[in-house]
Amino acid sequence: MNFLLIGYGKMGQTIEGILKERGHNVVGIIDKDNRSDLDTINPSTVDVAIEFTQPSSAYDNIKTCLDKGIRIVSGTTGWLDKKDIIEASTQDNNTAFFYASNYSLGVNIFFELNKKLAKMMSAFNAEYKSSMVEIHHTQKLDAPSGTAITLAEGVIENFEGVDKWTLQGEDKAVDNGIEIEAVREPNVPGTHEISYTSEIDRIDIKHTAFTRKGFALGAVLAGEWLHKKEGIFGMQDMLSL
Ligand SMILES: NC(=O)C1=CN([C@@H]2O[C@H](COP(=O)(O)OP(=O)(O)OC[C@H]3O[C@@H](n4cnc5c(N)ncnc54)[C@H](OP(=O)(O)O)[C@@H]3O)[C@@H](O)[C@H]2O)C=CC1
Ligand SMILES: O=C(O)C1=N[C@H](C(=O)O)C[C@H](O)C1
Repeated sequence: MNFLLIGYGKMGQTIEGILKERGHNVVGIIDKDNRSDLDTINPSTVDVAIEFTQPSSAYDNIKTCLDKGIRIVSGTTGWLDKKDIIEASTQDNNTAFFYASNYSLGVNIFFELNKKLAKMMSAFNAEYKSSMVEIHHTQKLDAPSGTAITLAEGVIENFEGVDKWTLQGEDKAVDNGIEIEAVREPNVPGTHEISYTSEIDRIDIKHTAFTRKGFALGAVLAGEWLHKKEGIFGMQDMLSL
């Protein structure tokens, strides 16, 4: 297949390696310094674009692809306030958009485990308080991570009595909220831990990424899966978990 890479940082470069290992063609690489090339690209040369850039540029990159009818997989976090417009644009242009806050298989299994544990803990919500810690590398631009927000949504949907998340250091902790602590340390690909704490004990579940390869492989698999499809998709559509 012919892939267009948008964003050639840590993720873009890891994805390029996996695309080549799997026998795909990289027909173009768009980064900050040649971004204008995306406006003039011939859509017939691209089967699927994969976009990992930054919160301030994702919307514009995705919208440009969709308006050209290019199917696109995006993993950029921190821009989802505009996701509704992107979904409408996908439909208006009869094309395809795939989004996940985290493309790794392990994290997607962890998302399901998180929802199950939250449901189980609901019966004990008077005793246990939920909280979360996410740890990422120091170059990360957004906090909390997109994965942490998805995990918090899983708690909110399933743990009775919690209906919002708050970010430690920015928001005031509240009884009806799950507090997220965002820690930044050198070279950490991504760690997420959810805890339920009572006066006498604590239950923790934790996912630790050792490398970015899991995220990159998941994005490539999503791109292969998206080929010739139309519509709005996420990991639940691709994986049977
Ligand atoms: N969903 C998932 O599974 C995962 C999501 N992510 C997310 O993906 C995003 C990228 O992560 P990562 O690769 O580590 O970040 P990097 O900062 O390493 O790479 C981002 C790249 O995008 C480039 N860029 C900036 N602006 C534009 C633009 N307007 N058009 C095209 N390219 C641009 C940057 O160029 P320059 O350096 O010149 O600014 C840089 O090369 C982040 O939002 C991160 O949270 C990361 C891992 C997994
Ligand atoms: O910026 C990163 O590196 C990562 N971002 C994603 C997020 O915000 O959840 C996924 C992963 O944790 C790595």
